[in-house]
Amino acid sequence: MSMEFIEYPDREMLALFLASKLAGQLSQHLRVSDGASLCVPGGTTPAPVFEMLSASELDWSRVTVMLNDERWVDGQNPRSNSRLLHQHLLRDKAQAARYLDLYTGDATPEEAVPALTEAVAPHLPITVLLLGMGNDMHTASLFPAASETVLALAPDAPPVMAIRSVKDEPRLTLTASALRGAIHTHLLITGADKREALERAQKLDPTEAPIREFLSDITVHWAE
Ligand SMILES: O=C1O[C@H](COP(=O)(O)O)[C@@H](O)[C@H](O)[C@H]1O
Repeated sequence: MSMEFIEYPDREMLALFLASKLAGQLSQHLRVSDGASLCVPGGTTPAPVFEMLSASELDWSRVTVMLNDERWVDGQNPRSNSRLLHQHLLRDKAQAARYLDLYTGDATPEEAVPALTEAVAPHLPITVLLLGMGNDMHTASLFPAASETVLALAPDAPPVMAIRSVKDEPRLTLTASALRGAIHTHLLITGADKREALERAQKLDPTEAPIREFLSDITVHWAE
């Protein structure tokens, strides 16, 4: 397992360095390919990285941006990951990117799965994958000990799945089969609790600690 762990003096330095790393990897890929895909988390952590990244000079018109996962709420809802992206990433220079919205407006995430399976497929393997992680060691919408997680971790899982076994709203997630093959993979975490959770995850099975599934060939970016 090759996991690089980078500790930053503060969150601002982290955002600066990580945004420049992600932009560099996208640009490098665009030198040899017509397009690139960038897959990012929602939640409370990534906004500062998104803001830095949105100002990066690169040919955003050839980049497709998508989320790791989405909560099944409309784009105006404060819980929407898409809303976070529109506010902090899909602006400035990154406004030119193509956005593949996982929230289709269907009444349920299950109804959206066939169309999203087709829409996501041309963007695999993901060029640059940024993952987040909750204190409970979930990543994307793959939650510990959830009934769907075993299915979503299977090598032959479809690339997207509806998730029901969470306390809040239903969700739509990219599965391990889509996330695992990324060309470049990064994990963004902040705070002592998440660092400790990551250490715990390394000793557990991915069904108990879903982030564990992605801890090979990954760069972890951490600041207090
Ligand atoms: O629910 C979610 O949580 C994780 C972690 O979020 P954070 O608030 O602890 O940063 C996030 O990676 C995922 O995309 C999101 O849907």
